[in-house]
Amino acid sequence: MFNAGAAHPKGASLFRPAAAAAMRAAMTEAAIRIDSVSKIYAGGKQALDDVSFDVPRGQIFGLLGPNGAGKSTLINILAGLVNKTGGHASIWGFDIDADPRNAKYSIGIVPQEIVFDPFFTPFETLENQAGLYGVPKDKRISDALLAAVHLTDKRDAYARTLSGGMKRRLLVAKAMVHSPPIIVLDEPTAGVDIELRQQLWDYVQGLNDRGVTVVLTTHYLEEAEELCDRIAIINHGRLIANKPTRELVDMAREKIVVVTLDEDVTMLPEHPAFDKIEREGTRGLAISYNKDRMNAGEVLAAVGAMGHHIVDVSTREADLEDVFLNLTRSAA
Ligand SMILES: Nc1ncnc2c1ncn2[C@@H]1O[C@H](COP(=O)(O)OP(=O)(O)OP(=O)(O)O)[C@@H](O)[C@H]1O
Repeated sequence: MFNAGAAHPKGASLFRPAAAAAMRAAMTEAAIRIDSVSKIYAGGKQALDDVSFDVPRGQIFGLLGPNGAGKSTLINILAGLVNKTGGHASIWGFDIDADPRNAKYSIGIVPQEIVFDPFFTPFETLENQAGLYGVPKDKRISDALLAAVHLTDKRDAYARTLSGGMKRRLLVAKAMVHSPPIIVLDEPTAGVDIELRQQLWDYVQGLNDRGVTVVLTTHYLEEAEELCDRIAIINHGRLIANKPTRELVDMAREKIVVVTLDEDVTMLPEHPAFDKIEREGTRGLAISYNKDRMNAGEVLAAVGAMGHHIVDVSTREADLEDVFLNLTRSAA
């Protein structure tokens, strides 16, 4: 089993000797630094507008945003596939313009689309990729990577015979052939069934446990909430949030209390302090309130004071989805 945390120093042989001092200096820096990055495409479309944030080392970092927000543009800039039109970016301390080679060796990118030559086997695919990165034959870890993504038994099968899930796992392995300290997964679970998604997340979590910094973009906010230490949100090319996940979720001011009454709800009760009140089934009321203005006890007291008898109570926390919608709507 490869150990990405330990593997990178070994992989340091891939780095030019002149970069050794820079590498030591880099050890204290962010895994990725995005500094006032802008991108205006040839046709005039501004995809990124003065975006700045750091991805701390050792974290799982979520990059979220609605379709067209600019996430892929940012990842493609880091991958060296798109040229930024303003600002600076560095990967593991290496400036992507001044030191593109070392920047590139410090990151593995798993693209959104599955692209393979169907006539290569998984083993050959990994060997070819390692060759592209100039990893010497005796330093290659193709078999260990195949084992890590549970594809050992498909080692010599043609890539075209793999299932969609297997192909995705092979893409993750492919991004790791040069043992980078950072891996970026662009929508890795889009269109992937729930069971496989869970397997992929377990694998990502395992990589991170072994020291790899992970950046992922996803549309599954629930998973971002569960997996990510920190989340940045981009909307219309601008950074609108960048916080530890817990703090971001806590930004949701709205809470919901669901009460069950001892009789059918015939009329929805009104109260000036409630934000919203909705029927749930025949006897239930879902009451939304702002947690800065009142607490659940006061909500229950208000319902009781209106002459209703409560027989059951539950509360619902707002989640990342609520915060995300609030932020992206208000910035629209
Ligand atoms: N090559 C290009 N030329 C012109 N405009 C582009 C190009 N690529 C992307 N854009 C535009 O830039 C904006 C940001 O696109 P980008 O693909 O970065 O968003 P995204 O957040 O990754 O979206 P998605 O989640 O749909 O992949 C969009 O308005 C898109 O249409």
